[in-house]
Amino acid sequence: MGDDQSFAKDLATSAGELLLQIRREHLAAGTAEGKALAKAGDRGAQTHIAARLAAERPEDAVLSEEAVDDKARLGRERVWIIDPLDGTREYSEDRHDWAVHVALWERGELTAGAVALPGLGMTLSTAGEFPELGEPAQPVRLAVSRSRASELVLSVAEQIGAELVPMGSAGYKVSAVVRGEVDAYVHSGGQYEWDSAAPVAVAAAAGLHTSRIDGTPLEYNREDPYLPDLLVCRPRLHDALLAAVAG
Ligand SMILES: Nc1ncnc2c1ncn2[C@@H]1O[C@H](COP(=O)(O)O)[C@@H](OP(=O)(O)O)[C@H]1O
Ligand SMILES: [Mg+2]
Repeated sequence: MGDDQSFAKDLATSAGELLLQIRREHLAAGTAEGKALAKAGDRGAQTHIAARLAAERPEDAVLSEEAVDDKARLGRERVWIIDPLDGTREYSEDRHDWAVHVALWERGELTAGAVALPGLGMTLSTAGEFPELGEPAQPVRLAVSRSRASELVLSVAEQIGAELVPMGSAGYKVSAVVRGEVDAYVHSGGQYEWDSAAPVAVAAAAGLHTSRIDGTPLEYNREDPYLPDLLVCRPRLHDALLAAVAG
């Protein structure tokens, strides 16, 4: 059956390949306008991931953005936390900044995670090897939402004199920190466990700081999966960023 980390990576990668295929088909057929492609992508990736989990991890519970939330997961020891298509908007606009998130939560901890970045032809995973990041850039490069950067995040950027780097998808932004394209990602104003579980598992494996924006730990598989804020950064930036949030 293979280990969970390899399975997570394979699952995210296969869903990403399917999403690329769905998009190619819609573009070729001229049906990519409006919400049709976004809907087809969300549904196609969800169906694919749910089927593979049911076949290959039948004992485990699942929390997915695109499925009914079965609260039986609260009494279970192993829960897969899934965002079949993070950055749906960017996917449907034929951009490359979107992702597939697959995480495994076991008894309070994230123990496996994979973030497929099909637009870049790569999948980051907790089993991976990560680049040495060196010193943060000067000014610090801060990933922010393309479409809804919060006032708080804009204020943090101003306080530390950061350069804003707008991009779509929470997973893509966390991955940009892991890949060294930016130095930090600060988010507030709303998000759910599936938006950050897999990216945070990967970022932690890469040695990055991950927390809520008040510095407290991120917790997963809670009754209400709303998890509105997130800080992922190179370790030496976390004092300055937490102070800017508090300020
Ligand atoms: N204020 C908010 N409330 C709820 N979800 C939010 C949010 N801001 C961002 N998100 C979610 O986080 C992901 C990344 O958003 P963004 O690209 O703006 O940074 C998106 O996931 P989905 O694409 O899976 O819906 C989006 O829905
Ligand atoms: Mg999402």
